[in-house]
Amino acid sequence: MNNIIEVKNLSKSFGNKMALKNVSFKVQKGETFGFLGPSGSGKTTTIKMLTSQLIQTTGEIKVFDQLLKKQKDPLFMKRIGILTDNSGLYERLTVYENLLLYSQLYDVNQKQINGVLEVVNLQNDSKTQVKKLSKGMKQRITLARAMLHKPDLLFLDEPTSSLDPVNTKHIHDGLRQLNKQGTTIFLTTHDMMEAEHLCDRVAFLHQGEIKQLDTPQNLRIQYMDSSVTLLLKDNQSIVVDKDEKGAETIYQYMKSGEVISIHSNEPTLGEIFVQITGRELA
Ligand SMILES: Nc1ncnc2c1ncn2[C@@H]1O[C@H](COP(=O)(O)OP(=O)(O)OP(=O)(O)O)[C@@H](O)[C@H]1O
Repeated sequence: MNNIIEVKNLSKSFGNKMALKNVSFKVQKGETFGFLGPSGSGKTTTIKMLTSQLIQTTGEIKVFDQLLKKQKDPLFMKRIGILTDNSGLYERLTVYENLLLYSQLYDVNQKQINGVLEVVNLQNDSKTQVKKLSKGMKQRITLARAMLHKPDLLFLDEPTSSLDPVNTKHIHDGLRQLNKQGTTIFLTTHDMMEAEHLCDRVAFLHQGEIKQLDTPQNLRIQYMDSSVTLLLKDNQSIVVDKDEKGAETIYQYMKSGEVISIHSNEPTLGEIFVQITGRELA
């Protein structure tokens, strides 16, 4: 089984509103797959359908090579981890007690708890009641919980949206580590840097439709412009085309020893998204 997820012609309507329009894609075993789009583009709706929380209007979803059942299948639920807004944490219990409950439910050795708390940088807060924590800290506990049973497939809906840069880094490191250990990750985000850091392939979602799907590197090459930028010793930077005339210009500057650096003008994923859809991601 090379594909962990296979989605064919998936659509979802809420009354007259088409939240997702005829979307098809595959997620390969072992990859981190990014589903990128602005607010309202259909990311959460997709995750909910892929995790049996919402039934599609039309189309087919296969996860672990099997058509998704309408009722939640306990065996399926054990193989996946989900992180969404809806945290479902017990506010009166401590951080540790919350994870302990979950570890019992999922038959996980409780020795794993301290490890995941370290990954999300909450090792010093394990005895604190959840109700006393900030939104970002609660988000980190939910992530620790989703990682605890080392799922085969982890769904993350905007996993770092309320986190500062230090904690975002902790989460990114943790996700990379989990991915290396074999967990396939399906991640939604509108943070292009996050996608660049984590994802093997990304799908650009806009108004419920996939507009592009490829590796970040292939997308950058596809949308790269036909010029390079030279930084010169007098701090001047000049842009030249990648043609014969440009080559002559570069040669002359190189010959006179004025060039500090030359770099290709690759667009960021955010710039590519704007090019394709005409709108910003945030
Ligand atoms: N239960 C619902 N009833 C009616 N419309 C809904 C429902 N859930 C989602 N929608 C609509 O479907 C569209 C896609 O919503 P969705 O939550 O999937 O977007 P999103 O990309 O996850 O956005 P965000 O980044 O803000 O979470 C939106 O127009 C939303 O208003």
